[in-house]
Amino acid sequence: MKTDNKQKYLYIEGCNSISLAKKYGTPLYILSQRKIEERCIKIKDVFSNKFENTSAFYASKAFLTMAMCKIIEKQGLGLDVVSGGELYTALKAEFPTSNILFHGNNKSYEELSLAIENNISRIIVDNIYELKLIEEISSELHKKTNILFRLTPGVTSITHKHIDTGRKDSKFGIPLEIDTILEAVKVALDSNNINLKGFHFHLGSQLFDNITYLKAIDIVFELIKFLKDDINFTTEELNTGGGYGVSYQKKEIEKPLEYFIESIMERVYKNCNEYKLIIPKVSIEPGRWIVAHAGTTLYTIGNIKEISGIRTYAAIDGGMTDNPRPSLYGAKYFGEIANKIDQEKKYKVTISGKCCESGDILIEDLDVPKITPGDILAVYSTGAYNFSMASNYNKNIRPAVVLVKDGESEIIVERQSYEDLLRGERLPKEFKNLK
Ligand SMILES: Cc1ncc(COP(=O)(O)O)c(C=O)c1O
Ligand SMILES: N[C@@H](CCCC[NH3+])C(=O)O
Repeated sequence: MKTDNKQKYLYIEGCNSISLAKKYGTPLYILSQRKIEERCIKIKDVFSNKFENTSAFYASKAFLTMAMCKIIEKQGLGLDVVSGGELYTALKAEFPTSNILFHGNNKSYEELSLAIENNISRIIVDNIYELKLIEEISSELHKKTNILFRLTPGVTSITHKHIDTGRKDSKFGIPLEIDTILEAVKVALDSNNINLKGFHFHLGSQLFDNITYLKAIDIVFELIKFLKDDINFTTEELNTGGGYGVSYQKKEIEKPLEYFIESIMERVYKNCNEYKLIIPKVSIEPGRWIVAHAGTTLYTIGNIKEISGIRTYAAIDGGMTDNPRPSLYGAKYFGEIANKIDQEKKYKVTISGKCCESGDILIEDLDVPKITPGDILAVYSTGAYNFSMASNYNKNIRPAVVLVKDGESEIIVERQSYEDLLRGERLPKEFKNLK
């Protein structure tokens, strides 16, 4: 971010944020293409181009549009999708299906059929029920489907409880119990329509410590070794999930990507060496780390309410509908007044959303200059899990998404209209003729 000559306005990728707010309206999601590309390049430098037989996927649940598919494809990363809708978006964007992974803990028959018909690269199988569906569909379609099993390694990470997924008590994955896994592996190996390539784990999201990754790798390698010795099964692939944390506030310190990657790769090599196993192809699938910092959301400040001796609320024209993370996970964001970037921050305000919920608070105690209604608030690092988790609660419309690059801006998702809100609604017969 830089400011203009007068140091008055916030600029994002050479675009004046106030002009963007005027042109496209607020709330407005702004996405920097350059920042996404930089992160992809870093992944290639640190991981996929550095280590042999590796591949990186973008976890599209963090932010997915057809434009994003194109950006990711151009960078040569694969895509991880988690629903029929995400897969459909990727297919519509003509993302190469040979580079798509399909996740999910309860994929439907229709979703699996769409994936198998389109020859997507790997299905990450969450449970034996799903395995049987895949077998049935693959056999009907005369396909041989490549799969990995998602394992729950039983390690607990330091993060919000709702996004800690590797612990034993998790709705995701096959528990690391040898009988259950052996059964799953045998069903897969006995099938003519399934090709079991290996295993996957994902420990959680917004992680800042590599310890759980290392523990999980050791645990999974015990299994890999057991399967080699017991049934001579060779694990060709190991997907270690995503989860690398980002700092939402200036004072937090983000761990460099190398911190995770180097230790993950070292630990894989160490296990292979000790157990005399061939080194499997290692994959990663970060979402947040790629796109969070590429996003900024602009809001217009409306009512300012001072409660003497308690606090001042500044209400914005969005809130938990475009960014549910503070109310869901207590996430903390940082923001600035985009039209007063040069002014001294002498005041504290609490940024409140416009939803009918007391919990709809975006930022508590933000330092700001003197603010007035009409000021534009920029909230940073909103690229991940904001647009993708947006809702129409209170029949608020979803903001537009604008892509910025080299001083140019372009709409990639239109702002919803009130008409969009009613799309699909029908009046029952009884009321059809009412005016
Ligand atoms: C299976 C899987 N892979 C990858 C991710 C991406 O996580 P993150 O955005 O934290 O990198 C998630 C979400 O937590 C996930 O569930
Ligand atoms: N939605 C979560 C991340 C979930 C990741 C998917 N397992 C967040 O905003 O932090």
